[in-house]
Amino acid sequence: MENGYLILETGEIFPGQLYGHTAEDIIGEVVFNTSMTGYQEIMTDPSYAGQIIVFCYPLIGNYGMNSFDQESNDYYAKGIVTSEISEVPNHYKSDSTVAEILEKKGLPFLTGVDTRELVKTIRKRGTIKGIISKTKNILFPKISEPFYIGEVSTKSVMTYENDGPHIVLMDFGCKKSILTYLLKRKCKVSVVPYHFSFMQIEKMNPAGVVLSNGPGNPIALKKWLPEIKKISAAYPTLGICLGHQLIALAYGSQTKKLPYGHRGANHPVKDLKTGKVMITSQNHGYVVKDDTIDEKLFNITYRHVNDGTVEGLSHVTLPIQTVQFHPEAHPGPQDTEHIFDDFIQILNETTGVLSYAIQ
Ligand SMILES: NC(=O)CC[C@H](N)C(=O)O
Repeated sequence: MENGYLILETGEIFPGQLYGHTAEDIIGEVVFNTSMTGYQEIMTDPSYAGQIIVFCYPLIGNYGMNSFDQESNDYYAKGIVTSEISEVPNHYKSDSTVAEILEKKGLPFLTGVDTRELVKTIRKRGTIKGIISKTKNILFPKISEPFYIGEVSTKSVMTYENDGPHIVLMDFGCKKSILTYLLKRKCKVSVVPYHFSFMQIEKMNPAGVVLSNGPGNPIALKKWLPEIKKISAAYPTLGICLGHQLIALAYGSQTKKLPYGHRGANHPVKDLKTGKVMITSQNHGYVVKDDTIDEKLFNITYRHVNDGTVEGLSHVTLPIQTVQFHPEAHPGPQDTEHIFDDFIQILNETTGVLSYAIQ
């Protein structure tokens, strides 16, 4: 442990104690998550690739780490910032401390930080870049955003046999719980690389397609959008988070960056059909721009109660459903788990390849 700093692009400096891999300065987009629990799922969610995660809840690590709650096999965030990390976790499933895991994985973490002030600063400034460093006197380098989806997506097809309908799960950085929820519902699931084409998917003869969550700006996948449109026009499709944004972009809508994102486990979302409000798990920095949605193509199905942003879409004629929130939760409430059941019901009602709706 040594003294370290989080230096924001806008000049604010937050001191703390630095652990883990501290040989080099690390730079990333500084984002905050408001969940009180679920730190292991958050740290292993590939959608955080390249980001520095600030935990708002002041004590992280009190129930340790285990082998069950991983959302992927690795840690793709650039660094972790907390107020306090527990060194003496207590839980029957715990097999190590947060510090042991992060040190083993070479992930720097800064603790003892005034995270309350830091979050207030991010809310005021908007999402900004930061550097975790041993020194305060550093210059911000100009860096371009790497293509993280290429790093986090599977490199080969992985098939999980089962008795139910065959789903192709397009992996843009998929959380394990999406796969688990489909398997739990007896689906046979083939996880495929993010760049799989319509022709490659057609050969697999799926009953439906799920587009997963994933890191970065959805527009980074611009050149794949025509394929995504073709795939979603041919099979019942469910888009989750990045998957939702990609479907919207593929059909001509635009996305924009939120001031400081939605990351937490208590985001209220309203089902516009029933008027019912559900509490959802969220982790996104971008949203689909309201005024760019063609109402002849899509109905808005859900809206965020706090800021009114678009949280779900349903195609007017095709069996395409998308949600900006995470129905697989992990961490967070399971109010919206029915999204998977609804999708499977659509699969069972739709047989064969749909006739193309592409003009
Ligand atoms: N969890 C996700 O899929 C995030 C989507 C996208 N990277 C965003 O930040 O908006």
